[in-house]
Amino acid sequence: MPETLVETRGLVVDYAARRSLWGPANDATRVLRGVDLHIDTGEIVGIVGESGSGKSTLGRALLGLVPATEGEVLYAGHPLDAQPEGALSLRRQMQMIFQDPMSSLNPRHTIRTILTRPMLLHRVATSQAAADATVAAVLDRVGLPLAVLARYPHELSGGQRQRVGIARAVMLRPRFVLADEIVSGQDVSTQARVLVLLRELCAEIGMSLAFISHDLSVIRALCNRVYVLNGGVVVEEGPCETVFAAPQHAYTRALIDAIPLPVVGTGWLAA
Ligand SMILES: Nc1ncnc2c1ncn2[C@@H]1O[C@H](COP(=O)(O)OP(=O)(O)OP(=O)(O)O)[C@@H](O)[C@H]1O
Repeated sequence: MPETLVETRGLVVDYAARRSLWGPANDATRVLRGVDLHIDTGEIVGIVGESGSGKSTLGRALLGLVPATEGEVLYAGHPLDAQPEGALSLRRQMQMIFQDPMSSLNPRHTIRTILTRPMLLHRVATSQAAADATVAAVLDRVGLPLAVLARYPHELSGGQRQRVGIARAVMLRPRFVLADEIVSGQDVSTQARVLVLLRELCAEIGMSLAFISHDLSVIRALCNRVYVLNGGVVVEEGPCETVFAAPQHAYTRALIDAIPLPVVGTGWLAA
């Protein structure tokens, strides 16, 4: 029986409610309207929907970066703000990967400092030498040369920075990672390499991944299960094979019909 790692129950997010003394103005200001979602240990779950459907809000709420107006977010069976192991441990266990993490990589620090500091802070490594050794192994794993360690973020390409971001997330041995639109705008072969890397890392570390994308073909290539979000409501959920073979909701069918071309290498449109 798979163990649920991250879960939302009746999650409502209303940004207006945080600013107004009078609470939610009306239903129209609710960005998420009662979302029930669960992600099991080791599972790769896609969250798909058109622009403005609430995907990023849901992702940020899963990490506790956006407060629930109603409902709750549970991690390992406990509310996010009441974790038995404490907030610092939660920050290590829940990581985020960015499309181009330029804004999240400190421009004044070398890649070596950027990668080793969090390991020392979170005591994943107990000495600089141990942190350096792990960094070398993980850089190799994500396909970056050791030479990047002496460079600053602006001295890398966008693709290299993304791999640094992936390395930074996985070297903390997280249990849950959120990736929000990380392959959008990349060419198909770069996309495929990043998706293969993520899938392998999930299996190696046993981490769960929430993968947000507006692109159903990418979700299909990577994820075990998918949630389809429309107007802040989950209109369809299920294993990818089922949802893609027999979509139940008209909105899902419209998204599938809008897929322009098959993703090379996944073979899913070949039949
Ligand atoms: N911090 C915020 N304050 C107020 N409204 C917000 C905030 N963040 C997002 N919104 C609004 O919430 C709605 C959903 O936005 P969100 O970014 O979650 O959607 P999305 O599906 O991720 O869209 P996209 O694919 O374009 O990134 C939008 O109408 C957006 O304007």
